[in-house]
This record gives sequence, C-alpha cells and structure tokens, in this order.
Amino acid sequence: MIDQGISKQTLQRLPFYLGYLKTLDKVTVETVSATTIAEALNLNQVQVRKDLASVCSLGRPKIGYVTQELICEIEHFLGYDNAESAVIIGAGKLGKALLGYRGFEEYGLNIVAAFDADENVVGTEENGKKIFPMSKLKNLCERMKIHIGIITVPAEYAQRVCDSLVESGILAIWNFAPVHLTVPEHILVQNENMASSLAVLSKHLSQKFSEEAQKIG
Ligand SMILES: NC(=O)c1ccc[n+]([C@@H]2O[C@H](COP(=O)([O-])OP(=O)(O)OC[C@H]3O[C@@H](n4cnc5c(N)ncnc54)[C@H](O)[C@@H]3O)[C@@H](O)[C@H]2O)c1
Repeated sequence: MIDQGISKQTLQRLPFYLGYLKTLDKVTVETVSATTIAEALNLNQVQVRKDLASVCSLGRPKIGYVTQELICEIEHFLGYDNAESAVIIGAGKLGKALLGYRGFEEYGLNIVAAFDADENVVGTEENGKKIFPMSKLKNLCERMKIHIGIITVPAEYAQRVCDSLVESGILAIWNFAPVHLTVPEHILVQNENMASSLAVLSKHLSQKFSEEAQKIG
C-alpha cells in the first residue's frame, strides 16, 4: 500500500534515491536493495526501506526492487513523468540562470517563459525562452494552464509579484526572494532562502571552532 500522507523529509530524500538509482548500469544492476541504497548514500537502512515502501509496493524479500521499476515508481510518485509548466518572474541574474538550466526537465519542471518589468529585457530571449511584459502574465498563465510561478525579483517587489501570480491562477510558488510571502490558504510557497542555509553552515562552523578553542585552552 502506498502512503500518500508522506512526510516532507521522505519527500526530500526521494530525489537522492532517484539520482543514485540512475547512476546504476541498466544492464548489470537489474535489482537493488534498500540496504545497497542506504550504504551508497550513507543513510540508515531502516529509514530507506520505510521511505521506499511508502512509494513503491514492488519490493521483494531478499531480492529488493527491480531497479528500472523502482525508478519509474519514484518518478511517478514525484510527478516527474507528468511535467508541470512554470513561469519565472524577474529575468535578472538569477532568473536567467534558472532559464538556462536544462536539468529541470528531468525533475518534471518545464519553464516555458519569463516575465519582467524592465522594458530593456522584455522582448529578448534566454535559452530560447521568451521574456514577456508583466501585462501578459495573466493571459499566458490562464491560456497555458500554468500552475507554478518562480519568483526571482528583488525582495521589495516579491509580494506584489506573488499577488499577480495568485490572480493569474498559479497554485504553487517557488520563491527565491528573501522575504516572507502572504498567500491564500490554497497556495503552496516553497522558499529557497540562502540566508537560512548559510546560517546552518556558519552556526556549525562557529560551534566547531569554539570546541577546538576549548580543547586547546
Ligand atoms: N543572484 C543570485 O545568485 C541570487 C541568489 C539567491 C537569491 N537571489 C534573490 O533572487 C532575487 C533576484 O536576484 P538577482 O540577483 O537575479 O537580481 P537582478 O536585479 O539581477 O534581477 C531582478 C529582475 O527582476 C526584475 N523586476 C524587478 N521588479 C519587478 C517587478 N515588480 N515585476 C517583474 N520584474 C521585476 C528586474 O527588472 C530584474 O530583471 C532577489 O530577491 C535575490 O535576493 C539571488
């Protein structure tokens, strides 16, 4: 039985399993066990077994999973086999970098266009993707049934842009601006805040350094 009420932690580990499974040779590695995956990724095997059981019911005792079946099951669970279209708002340094990244398609994300308020940017293309004026946002999103909006504008404009995305029928927002967004209940916001990630790194380092200093002192 596949568990649809999967935890966020399990969800975040699934792409790692998938990345590893895709490195395996299709011909020689026909089957793979949770233990092998756990050892390769340096994870707890009980956790890996539980994670896989929640998305795939095809595991067999002593054999494990047929590698290609497991890849398909995880991709299907994550929706990678059913690409979602997305738009980017803010075609500056970060927006253009994301437009240029070809790897998203592998994760079921198809960035179809970008929008910007700067008329010097509007009308140009990045990686074959057109950059439109904001006035075209609602029409394009409704016409193309776009459900994901990616925000890469400066923090002070992010809420305004977020509101425009919600008005345009977007249901999920990937927010790179370092600001809290207020959205209606049915909208999911995933924040990519580098300051939060760096805070974890620098706290870890400062703890390490103070432990070292205590040892020496
Ligand atoms: N550059 C990075 O490596 C990086 C990394 C992490 C997070 N961020 C965050 O991403 C955001 C963008 O950063 P950047 O470096 O790409 O900035 P940038 O100034 O290069 O680009 C911002 C773009 O947004 C457009 N814009 C501004 N207001 C707009 C509006 N109301 N509607 C539509 N477009 C608008 C601008 O015309 C510009 O093209 C910022 O919030 C930044 O903090 C950037």
